[in-house]
Amino acid sequence: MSLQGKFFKLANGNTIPAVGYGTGTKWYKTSNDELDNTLVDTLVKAIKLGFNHIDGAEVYHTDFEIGKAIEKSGVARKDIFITNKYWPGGNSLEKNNGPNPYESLKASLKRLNLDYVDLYLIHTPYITKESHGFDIVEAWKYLEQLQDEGLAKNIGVSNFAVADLQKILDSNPKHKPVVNQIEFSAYLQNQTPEIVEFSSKNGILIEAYGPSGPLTKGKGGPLDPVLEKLAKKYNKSEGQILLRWVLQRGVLPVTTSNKEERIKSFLDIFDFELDASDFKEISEVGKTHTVRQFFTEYKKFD
Ligand SMILES: NC(=O)C1=CN([C@@H]2O[C@H](COP(=O)(O)OP(=O)(O)OC[C@H]3O[C@@H](n4cnc5c(N)ncnc54)[C@H](OP(=O)(O)O)[C@@H]3O)[C@@H](O)[C@H]2O)C=CC1
Ligand SMILES: O=C1Nc2ccccc2C1=O
Repeated sequence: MSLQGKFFKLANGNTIPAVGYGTGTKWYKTSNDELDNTLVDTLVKAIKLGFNHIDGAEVYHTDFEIGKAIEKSGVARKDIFITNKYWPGGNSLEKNNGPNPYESLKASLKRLNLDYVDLYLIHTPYITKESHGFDIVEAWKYLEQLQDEGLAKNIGVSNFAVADLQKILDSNPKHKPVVNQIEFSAYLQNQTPEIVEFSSKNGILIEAYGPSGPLTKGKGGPLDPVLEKLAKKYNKSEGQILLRWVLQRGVLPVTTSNKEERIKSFLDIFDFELDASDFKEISEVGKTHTVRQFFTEYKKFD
């Protein structure tokens, strides 16, 4: 099933296709030197199957592949939603004395062979004046400039906690973040305390990476029998049940696969609805168990 017509509305009035295809995790590379032709071919296939939302990042080194795939797919630029992210560093502040977000996106756009991205995110909140030469609020101003110049249609953040978001919101920004991309699954319903509720209250759409966590790292947990039961009941796969649960939480799932059947199945989650008691069972059973795959330490730099 095509995702055409399946969108979330952002607080600024723009729309975003309701499921993203990720080029991190299993596709992640450490340099831009070699083209991953398998990724290009898989992306072309995914786009032709109906995926119209691709998640990239500077640190994935997949810009060339995404650009090539868009070109090869023959799909018009306006019909595909491309995300990219500025990489400040991971849980450590040792790294990155590199370009600022404005220069970083310009370099990514060259590699992507695009004039603009649809969404540009600050990948992590690990930014300080001492380590980067600019703080989180100043970093955000670079993103605002990118939006004002039309190089990013929408801007947002990733892996931000409440305190990180609050710094931007308190600065009386010209443009507020419209997305916070975080790890979110039935086994991780708040990456950091209160983040989902706070983001929603402030008009910030949560994007879920790692949405299939209960079937990957979390396999063997208390949701196993629940997912097996619901997959039978709705005649869907366990993975589709989990993605559907994410959607019904008002959260946008970003997933990935190198398998055509699985890619098709990701697009086939719009013709059914989990009923209230099944939705609640996943939420409640999921809450009894925590599985976190990324950024397992959260450091504060206040
Ligand atoms: N902002 C950030 O800091 C981060 C962003 N991301 C983004 O999110 C994207 C998706 O994240 P990811 O964690 O991969 O998403 P998912 O949790 O959806 O995991 C996808 C993986 O799960 C496997 N899988 C799916 N269903 C099953 C199943 N039933 N049984 C066994 N394995 C299964 C797939 O394997 P197979 O390929 O074999 O089908 C695939 O490799 C990334 O590519 C990246 O773009 C990710 C991490 C951090
Ligand atoms: O896809 C990703 N895989 C990662 C591993 C560590 C930190 C960030 C990420 C991603 O964004």
